[in-house]
Amino acid sequence: MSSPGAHRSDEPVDVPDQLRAARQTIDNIDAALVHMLAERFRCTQQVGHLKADLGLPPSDPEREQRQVARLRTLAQEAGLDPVFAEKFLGFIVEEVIRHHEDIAARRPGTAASR
Ligand SMILES: C=C(O[C@@H]1C=C(C(=O)O)C=C[C@H]1O)C(=O)O
Repeated sequence: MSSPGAHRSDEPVDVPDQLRAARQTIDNIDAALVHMLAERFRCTQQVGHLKADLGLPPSDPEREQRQVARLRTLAQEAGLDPVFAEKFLGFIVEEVIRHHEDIAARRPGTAASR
């Protein structure tokens, strides 16, 4: 009998073991990324409501600059291309800001909510 989960993947049966194992790891990492992103967006939604309550703008470019500097350093230390790390963060933050703009626009009294 195979170990639990050994053939859980949807890979064809003729895939070499080493490739199958690597792809299993990739699938696990992708699942973790999705879960982490979902948690990050759950948190940024809260920030969006908080900022709308406080009358703060959807984006905070100074905060973003600090995040980019920090992530670039972390990426370098981890052996990840810092340019890619910056692009990846920028892609996520752009979506977050869009959510924050939507939240602010739906507040009572704003043109979009009427
Ligand atoms: C989450 C915030 O709102 C925006 C989104 C950010 C992010 O996704 O990390 C960072 C700065 C802001 O432009 C925030 O102000 O903290």
